[in-house]
Amino acid sequence: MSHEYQYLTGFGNQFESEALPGALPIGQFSPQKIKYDLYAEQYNTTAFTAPRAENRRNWFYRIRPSVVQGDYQAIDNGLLRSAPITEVPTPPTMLRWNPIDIPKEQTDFVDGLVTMAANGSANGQTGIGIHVYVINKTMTDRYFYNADGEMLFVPQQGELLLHTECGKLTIKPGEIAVIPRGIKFSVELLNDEARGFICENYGHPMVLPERGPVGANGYTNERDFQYPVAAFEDKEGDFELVAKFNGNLFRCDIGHSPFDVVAWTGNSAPYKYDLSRFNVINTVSYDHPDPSIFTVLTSPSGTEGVANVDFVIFPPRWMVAENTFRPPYYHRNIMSEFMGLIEGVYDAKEHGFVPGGMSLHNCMSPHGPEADVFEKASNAELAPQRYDNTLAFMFESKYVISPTKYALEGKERQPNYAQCWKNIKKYYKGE
Ligand SMILES: O=C(O)Cc1cc(O)ccc1O
Ligand SMILES: [Fe+2]
Repeated sequence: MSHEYQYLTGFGNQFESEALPGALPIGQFSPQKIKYDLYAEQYNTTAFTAPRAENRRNWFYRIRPSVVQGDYQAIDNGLLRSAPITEVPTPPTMLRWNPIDIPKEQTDFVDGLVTMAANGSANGQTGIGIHVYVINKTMTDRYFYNADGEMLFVPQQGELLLHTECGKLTIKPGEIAVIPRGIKFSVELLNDEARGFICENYGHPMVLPERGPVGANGYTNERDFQYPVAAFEDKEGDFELVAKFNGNLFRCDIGHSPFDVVAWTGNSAPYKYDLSRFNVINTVSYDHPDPSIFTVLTSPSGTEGVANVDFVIFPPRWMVAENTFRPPYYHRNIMSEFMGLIEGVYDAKEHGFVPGGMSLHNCMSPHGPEADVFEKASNAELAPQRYDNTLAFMFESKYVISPTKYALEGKERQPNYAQCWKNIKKYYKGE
């Protein structure tokens, strides 16, 4: 089943959209009365006083303001965790996981969140949470928002329809979406089941990385980011609103659908991006450039050039480097690297890193090509080669990434991961 929705385009634009003619006030945000007897509500994802270039906010024109809801009660967090992870010490061990199975029991998006790792502090608005969603049920009569951070969705299997306060957007493997902090949404399955990765960004909202001398075009192009148009429903019933707040889940009753926004304007709306539109720029001479050339989105940390988190992809591309060891180099890094595979094969790991699988190489922990890849790549004929059937990604962060107890002790962990480097031979024979 494929759905075509209408989208607005342009990363970070000041958009406006109305589902009924004249619902959006013109020339002011908060008139005494609004057409169709709507309520105005401001929603801020930066401080009021953030500089203009940084400032993010929407105005919603809705059937009821968000305050019309019940009291919150704590609910079970399931396998959802938040930073700081204190339940187990964080080892420097190189870690790898098989995909998490989609459950047999009916599991919707909220129940199907499994946290693999986190860093920084949800409360302090630094760092990230890294989750997998494994789901086989559409959220019915249930809505969700995350006060702890924006959520970057990286689908690996199954197409999703995200209903949000700003409208609807679909995402499938090969695409991503970002839902800003606090936006209410629900997840509808367009296939029987779905799996994907989520980077919950507690820090500065994602922006597009600079292009430097590359110029005015290339890498991610602003026009390829797609935002929903206003799409409201006027629905009443016994529903539930679930909030992730300060690391825990809470619920409250809500007697109406929160997707009652008839018009909105602003620059803090959900968006999607098709990763195949990424303009890949790489060497046409020699050596393996650093993977920062593949950054799609970055959350700055406040220190120039150092990310709270970078979202990096390893897309299909041509490899033409001459006199070069072409796979990723052997590596130790101050930044911590969490990777996942969406489809195909990753060039550093031809075995064991499978679609839906994940790995973690923390601050200063060594990693790089498995032994077989080294053998092959250091003897390969260096003709131009198309890397097809591959799409991996990395969440790279300045903060040490702490795996959860579930990640360390659960059945998906590959205890023998380090064996992939065991057969690296000594070739040196002295002078
Ligand atoms: O560790 C990894 O596989 C990610 C990575 C890829 C690459 O091409 C260069 C450096 C790097 O850390
Ligand atoms: Fe690396």
